[in-house]
Amino acid sequence: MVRFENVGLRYGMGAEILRDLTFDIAPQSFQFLTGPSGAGKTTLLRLILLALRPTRGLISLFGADSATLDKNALMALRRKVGVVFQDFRLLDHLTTYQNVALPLRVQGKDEPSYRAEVLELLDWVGLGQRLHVYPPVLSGGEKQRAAIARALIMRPELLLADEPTGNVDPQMARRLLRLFQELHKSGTSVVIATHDLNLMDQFEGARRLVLGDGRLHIYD
Ligand SMILES: Nc1ncnc2c1ncn2[C@@H]1O[C@H](COP(=O)(O)OP(=O)(O)OP(=O)(O)O)[C@@H](O)[C@H]1O
Repeated sequence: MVRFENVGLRYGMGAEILRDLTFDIAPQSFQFLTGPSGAGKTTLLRLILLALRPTRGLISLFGADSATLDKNALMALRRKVGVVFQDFRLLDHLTTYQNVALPLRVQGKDEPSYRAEVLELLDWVGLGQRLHVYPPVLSGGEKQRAAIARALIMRPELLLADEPTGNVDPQMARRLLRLFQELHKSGTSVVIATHDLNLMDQFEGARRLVLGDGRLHIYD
């Protein structure tokens, strides 16, 4: 699903942030991506999404070599990936409900065909009472949950989530982890970048990708 071979990344003329990364993300797998602040977790997620080009090495996404993809092919691949950004990236002029429904609307689907599904998902993430509120009025944790719902609504083949429980209390973090686990059981590969040791301990046996000093250590 994702393959990195000897990937290195530097920003501008700086030192290499990531060095010699070689790993796979298998279909229907679940992994945590962890490491100290500044280790390069967000950078690695951006590389997987092909939002950043590697300075060296090869990356393939769904079997396509990143170096040879044109813009249209890249857009088509990205549609199969759900992303929860650290800064949420909700649209402020759309309500919570409209933000979550947006990927479906963009696909040309009719509101009646997805309304129940969007409402159910928003209920699950605890936003059932916040449907008609605009993002500037939402708390950090509420924005985070809206961003998660938007990433999940398309049932992506691959989910990349950057600190998806960073702004919620432990109880909600457990609930969201259950949601990610259910998504995984239904066939999605999940990558969760997190510092949260408690969260990782709740899913013993999950693969851990640990970044440190520019290198990746994998614990299967
Ligand atoms: N656009 C950029 N230009 C230059 N340097 C950058 C850029 N983005 C990130 N960096 C640097 O790359 C390093 C890795 O950053 P990154 O955000 O990937 O780390 P992280 O592990 O996600 O950190 P955190 O856990 O604090 O979110 C940091 O030293 C950061 O300052």
